[in-house]
Amino acid sequence: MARYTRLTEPIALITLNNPPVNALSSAVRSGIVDSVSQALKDDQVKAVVFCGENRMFSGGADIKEFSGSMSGPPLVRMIHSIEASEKLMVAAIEGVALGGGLELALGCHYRVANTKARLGLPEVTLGFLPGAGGTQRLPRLTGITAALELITTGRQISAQEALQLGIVDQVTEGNAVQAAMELALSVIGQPLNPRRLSLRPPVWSADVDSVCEVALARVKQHSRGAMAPVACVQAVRAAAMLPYSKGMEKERQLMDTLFRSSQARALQYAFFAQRNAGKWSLPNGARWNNTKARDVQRVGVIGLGTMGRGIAVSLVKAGLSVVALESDAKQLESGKKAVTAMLQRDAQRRGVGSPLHLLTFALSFHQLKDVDLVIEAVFEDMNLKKRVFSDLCKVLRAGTLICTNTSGLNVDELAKVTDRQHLVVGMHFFAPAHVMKLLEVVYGSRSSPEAVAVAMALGKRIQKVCVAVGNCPGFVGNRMLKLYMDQSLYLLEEGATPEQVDQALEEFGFAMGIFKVADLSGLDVGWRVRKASGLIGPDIDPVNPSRWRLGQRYCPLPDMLCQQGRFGQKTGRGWYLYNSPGSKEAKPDPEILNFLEDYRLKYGITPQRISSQEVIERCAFSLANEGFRILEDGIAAGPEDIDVIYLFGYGWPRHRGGPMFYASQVGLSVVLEKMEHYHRIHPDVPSLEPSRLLRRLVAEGSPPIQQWRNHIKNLHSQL
Ligand SMILES: CCCCCCCC(=O)CC(=O)SCCNC(=O)CCNC(=O)[C@H](O)C(C)(C)COP(=O)(O)OP(=O)(O)OC[C@H]1O[C@@H](n2cnc3c(N)ncnc32)[C@H](O)[C@@H]1OP(=O)(O)O
Ligand SMILES: NC(=O)C1=CN([C@@H]2O[C@H](COP(=O)(O)OP(=O)(O)OC[C@H]3O[C@@H](n4cnc5c(N)ncnc54)[C@H](O)[C@@H]3O)[C@@H](O)[C@H]2O)C=CC1
Repeated sequence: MARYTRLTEPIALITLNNPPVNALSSAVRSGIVDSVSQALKDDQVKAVVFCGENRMFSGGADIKEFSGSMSGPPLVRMIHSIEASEKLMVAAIEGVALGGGLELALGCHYRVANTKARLGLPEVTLGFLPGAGGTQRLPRLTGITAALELITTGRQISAQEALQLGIVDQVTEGNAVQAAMELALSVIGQPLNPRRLSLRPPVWSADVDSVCEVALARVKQHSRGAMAPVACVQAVRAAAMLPYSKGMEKERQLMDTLFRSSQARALQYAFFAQRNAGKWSLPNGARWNNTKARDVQRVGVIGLGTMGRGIAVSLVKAGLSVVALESDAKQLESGKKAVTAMLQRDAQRRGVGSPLHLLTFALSFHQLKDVDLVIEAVFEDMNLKKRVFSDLCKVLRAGTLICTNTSGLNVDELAKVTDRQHLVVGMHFFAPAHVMKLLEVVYGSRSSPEAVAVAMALGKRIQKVCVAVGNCPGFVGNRMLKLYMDQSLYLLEEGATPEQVDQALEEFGFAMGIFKVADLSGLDVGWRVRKASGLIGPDIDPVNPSRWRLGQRYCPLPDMLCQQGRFGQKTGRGWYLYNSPGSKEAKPDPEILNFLEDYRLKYGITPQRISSQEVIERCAFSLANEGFRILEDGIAAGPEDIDVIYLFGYGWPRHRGGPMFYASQVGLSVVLEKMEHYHRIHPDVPSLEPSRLLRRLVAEGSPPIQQWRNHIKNLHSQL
């Protein structure tokens, strides 16, 4: 796991060998310790160069080991003895040096990096801090301000930036091992004490307190209840105030608190869930590793509205050529202006050439005849989409995929109007499509595994986090969102205010409460959908709208707001009040409070005091309960996929893992008990009834989330 090579020069090479990222597993650490001791014993060896197999230094500690009992040589001690060694130690960094990988390099006396290498301390994203001396050594190299920024954000930096910050001593365009050997030969014999970071005094300066205060305020604002960023500030502050050994004690204390915390478990779960989502599988057994995706070079985008614009930008940025089509010249012009401006701004920001040559704008379907794949993003109207799909079949080549960005319409029904049902899938992007990372790839009953593979590969190429999901109204994300929104509205009916619900959700960690999100997206969007689905029709009394529709409780509050022209931010009024149309700062609106009071009076509802706990339970547990139904229905392959969708598409706080992980942490029996309780109180809300799978998992002893897939398989086999 670490290879020792004695070179002809007085140098030994230690190669970390644990593909794919040379994580510092217990075996690798043992290998390093053995190799270092071999080098120290060999009198001919004057210097040691550390590198990684396959030109990849190290992705850090082996995260998989964190869930078990840790064995093997401790990283902290290992790095300390490397730094304390009487022989020269040099790190040759290629690929990445992250987390423990960078901490190992910081323990070396010199660091050389290839120009393409990336360095960083991303531990904060896993719920803890760089606990192998990173919080004490890095500030001693870069100063407090830069160290605070790097450690609290986990940002990865280029070799060039690392050179400017003093983290590496040399950057080479060539082979870093070669450069490290040359550097070693030039400095062998020079004193090592000045190179040992642990011997440097604390990096105190007069403004330390204010710098740390500013950093603390920033992380508290951004971290939404996450503990690790706050602890990172405290650890870095120790590097400014205390000698190294005392600073290390502080680092260890903070690490002990964080390491086994539920937040760290959630963040590590999210790390693997994100990677597992790419390993899709379909109910028919087709999988990511038994299905080939053919290459896509040219993509058609139909409709350059809110979504089409962002989709076109994402594709072009990834180097794909795009034919963007609109229904008339005016819309085309406005779409063209927007897409061009977005791409130019992005190119300017990144200091790269503008990729506009990859874009063609079109009004005729014939201009799509050579594309490999089409993404349709016209209005959410089944008949219109069907017309577009059948028109497309007249011009597209036989093998071209047709994808729809529908938010929840039936993909099978759309496929039926085409001559290629096997090549139709949903590619459900999230707004704004060039920013949001999530992509739901929706397979219909006739979609071929190849079509899914192509859509997943294309999504990955444009840097989306892709999740394959089955076809049902709203797919996974929006199907669950509906119940979450319903609960929030019922809470308003029962006595809560929008601010109160939003505050509880934001304290839980959501980036934005659900009513603020609704104002941002536009309340008219859902209103149109409800009209189209028959929930609102001419038979509904607009003054005293019924609270009972299609056989269950219905909340007409959002419809009543829309009737008043309150569409959210765009009209300056929605659930909140805004200074002007389009302004973003949401202020509580006394009119809404009066409106809610009148509403409750009109319907004879006695307002209740709603606690934050009830808000969270009804919203979060409803999400999870519907997630269980989605798993029962085979719409998502596993709980991790659902969690990834909520993390990347709906602002679920990452340090809570996702709604399914949250349910597993709270305890499935607690979730079941609460759902039973709320369903007893609200028997007119069928979605509050605990799902079959939840009951079954509780009956089977609430197995850990990693085992749910097996239980679901058993359930399916018995159906
Ligand atoms: C009291 C106890 C004291 C303990 C002290 C601990 C102190 C520490 O300082 C702790 C640490 O180092 S924590 C680890 C910090 N490192 C990271 O967060 C890097 C995580 N990895 C990445 O960013 C990307 O994988 C990377 C950029 C590296 C590569 O990205 P790619 O997109 O090329 O590839 P991925 O698909 O992400 O990954 C490929 C496969 O490798 C697995 N993997 C990645 N990093 C790992 C890691 N650090 N440990 C274990 N497995 C890891 C990844 O899951 C994927 O696996 P497969 O899906 O099975 O192929
Ligand atoms: N807006 C959102 O937040 C999200 C929307 N979606 C879905 O994306 C699709 C598009 O939504 P938006 O972009 O918001 O709508 P939009 O109203 O902003 O844009 C639709 C565009 O399609 C164009 N169009 C209509 N008929 C056309 C035709 N026959 N040929 C070419 N272009 C045509 C329109 O001129 C308009 O520019 C819908 O299916 C929607 O449900 C999906 C995820 C999020």
